Amino acid sequence: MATAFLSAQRSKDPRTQVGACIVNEENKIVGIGYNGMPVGCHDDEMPWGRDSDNILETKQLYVCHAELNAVLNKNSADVKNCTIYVALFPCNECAKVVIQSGIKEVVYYSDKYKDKPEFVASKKMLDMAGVKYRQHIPKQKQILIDFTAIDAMTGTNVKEVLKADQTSF
Ligand SMILES: O=c1[nH]c(=O)n([C@H]2C[C@H](O)[C@@H](COP(=O)(O)O)O2)cc1CO
Ligand SMILES: [Zn+2]
Repeated sequence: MATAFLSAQRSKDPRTQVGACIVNEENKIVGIGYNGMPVGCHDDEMPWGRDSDNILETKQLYVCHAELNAVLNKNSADVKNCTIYVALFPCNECAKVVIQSGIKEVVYYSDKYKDKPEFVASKKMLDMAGVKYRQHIPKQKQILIDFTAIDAMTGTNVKEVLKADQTSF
């Protein structure tokens, strides 16, 4: 799930960044995706708003959902019997992609839109197709990525080695 959330950081959606990570039966990652505009449709030239009188000026008609991208980005022949970790419960369109691609389990974090028809329909289809879904409750609320830690660690190790050398002499 943390990998899904990390992938979501790349999304240009100013409101909801969604990431998805697909793993096979051996828990090995076979696909990662986030919500973004189709290839060639430049992020800065496309609308990112959701509320406009003109639907053509909203993101809904254009944005590729994280689940779709994760399936399309797969590095294996297929994603049959895989599990998809996703930040937000899949909408009805993503549920179709999940079902048709043979994914057998959805692990989601947020279900913030659960009362909307897209998500009621999604659950209806997942239930009928026998795709399991469960909410992920993380052990910790946050993970900090500290790029400098690897160098700091090396420094500590070097100091320890030097100290050990001094004591042995
Ligand atoms: O299953 C999903 N996967 C996914 O990638 N998304 C994306 C589409 C939009 O860019 C964003 C939702 O935007 P909003 O919260 O403004 O409705 O999340 C949204 C859903 C559920 O709607
Ligand atoms: Zn979707």
